Amino acid sequence: MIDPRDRLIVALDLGDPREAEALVERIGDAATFYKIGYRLAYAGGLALVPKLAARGLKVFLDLKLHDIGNTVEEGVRALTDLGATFLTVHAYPQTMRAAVRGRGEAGPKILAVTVLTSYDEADAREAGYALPVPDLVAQRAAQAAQAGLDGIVCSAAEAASVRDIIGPDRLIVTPGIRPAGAEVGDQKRVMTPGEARAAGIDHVVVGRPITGAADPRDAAQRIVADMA
Ligand SMILES: O=C(O)c1cc(=O)[nH]c(=O)n1[C@@H]1O[C@H](COP(=O)(O)O)[C@@H](O)[C@H]1O
Repeated sequence: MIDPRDRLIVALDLGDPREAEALVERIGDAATFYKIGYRLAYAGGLALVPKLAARGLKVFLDLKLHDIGNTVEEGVRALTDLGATFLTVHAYPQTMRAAVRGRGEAGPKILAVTVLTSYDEADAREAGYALPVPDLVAQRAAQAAQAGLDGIVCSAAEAASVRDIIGPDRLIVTPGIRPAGAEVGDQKRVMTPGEARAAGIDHVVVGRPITGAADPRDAAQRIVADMA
């Protein structure tokens, strides 16, 4: 059985590694899994990956790589020894196949970002996609499974249909999570932690509802409790 705390990934979307470390201290044993995205990574946060890993915490390195195959493959290879548990790439077939080659045997699990949770139908159309968002997510999930990826990032609204596509062993990780009544901000495909859990997700990613809370530890505990 997975420890319910492991289902929560706290997004350390902060501009300074010292601030991020202080937040990890404040949250204490209420969370075990942290995400470093590019705001923090570009500010020196890559060095936090081995540091947090050495403390027994899991790290999701969210760099959302997407480039020509060779660049993605070598980029992923350069990250394999950092100690991250997850690494993201965008769900383009060429990119995903390159990431799997770069990861080799020992690298992090590679997750494919399907359609960003800040996108609704109008945003997808504006970006040139003719497919409805759930169909685009489904297509990309199938391609990710075929490319040998370890998991999918999508909204919890798509989790049940993605599960049917990727089977029980690959992971479903869902941002766009808001506790009931919380400010949604720029997220558009949103669910509560409890709804996401009921839809069959493996992990939720939560940033501002925790990083912006007066008591981040309490906010994390409430989210975990909602998924129990
Ligand atoms: O890959 C991600 O983590 C991601 C994918 C996605 O579709 N939507 C999404 O919000 N994210 C990330 O998840 C986090 C969500 O943060 P909050 O909206 O503050 O909870 C941010 O760090 C985003 O970069």
